[in-house]
Amino acid sequence: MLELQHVSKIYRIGAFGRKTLRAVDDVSFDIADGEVVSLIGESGSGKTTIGKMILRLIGISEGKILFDGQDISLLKGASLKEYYRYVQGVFQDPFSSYNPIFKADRIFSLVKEEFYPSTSASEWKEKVEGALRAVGLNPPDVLNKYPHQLSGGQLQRFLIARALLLDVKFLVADEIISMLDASTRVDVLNLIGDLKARGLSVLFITHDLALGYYIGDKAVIMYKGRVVEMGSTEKVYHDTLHPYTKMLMAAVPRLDEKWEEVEIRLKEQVGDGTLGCPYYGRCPVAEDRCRVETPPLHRKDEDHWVACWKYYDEKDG
Ligand SMILES: Nc1ncnc2c1ncn2[C@@H]1O[C@H](COP(=O)(O)OP(=O)(O)OP(=O)(O)O)[C@@H](O)[C@H]1O
Repeated sequence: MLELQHVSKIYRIGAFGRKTLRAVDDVSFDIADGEVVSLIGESGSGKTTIGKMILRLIGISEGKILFDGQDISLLKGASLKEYYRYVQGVFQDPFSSYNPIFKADRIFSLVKEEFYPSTSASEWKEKVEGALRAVGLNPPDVLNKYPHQLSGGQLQRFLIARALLLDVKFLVADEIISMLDASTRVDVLNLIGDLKARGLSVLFITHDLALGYYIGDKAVIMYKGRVVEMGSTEKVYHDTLHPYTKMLMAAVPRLDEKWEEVEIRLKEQVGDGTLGCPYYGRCPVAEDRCRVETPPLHRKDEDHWVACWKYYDEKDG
């Protein structure tokens, strides 16, 4: 359904834009129909930038993103509008997607105006109510309210309901549950599971390894703009190869460990890592080669890829 081919995003930074930053660097992966892919990495690893490129909110510097085989950067006018019917995003802060002076359900009337102008008011009302029920909301409780009268979880579900009205096939869900409280988080997470059961594909962006496991069929682990490990969730989590993924696994809070102990371990590993392997400065098993040569992402097993010299065999090519 959606495929990233050697995608990079290069920003000009610093005074007069003289320096460049490869926020996303040569990233390739694909998401099949009805598949949930968790895109995992710490802050600044390039996850949101990938989501924004898929949603055409920012341009792609290098490489291509294909949706059903079509290069999305070539879409214009009617074909771009058609793309947005199928590909939608939901973001971390649900409040920022609403204009506080309008009622929250205005997001549905905008969809009607734009995509379904000829649908009758009564038929549209039924569609909206159906979509709200599909995301676990009771229409009379939530319609005709201003954003501040609804909770973060309800607003988040509104956005997902809006996506359902658009016949969405692919959803970019960027940290959608990090601002929700624990019980609402589980509900919204399970909702993603329901969407998958309806055949939707989801790119689930998170910095939380446990959430990525809970929801994902596949996991893509990013570090400083590059994919360091990816594959089926089972392989990445149970047969972890990359030292960065291993460190993330070890850093998942455990009930028998105090936060201070974890923090010390993380700080000791912080380094530069601008040359060669992006993880060189923090890697406990780095070799000389890692300092100067960037390891390619190579296939280690069915459904399992890693970018680490430690696992590289010349025959992997
Ligand atoms: N418009 C921009 N101009 C320059 N640099 C940018 C811009 N947008 C993002 N960046 C940089 O690109 C890198 C990747 O940012 P991105 O937001 O994609 O990371 P992230 O993994 O989503 O992090 P977070 O979880 O904190 O949102 C960061 O170093 C960020 O500072």
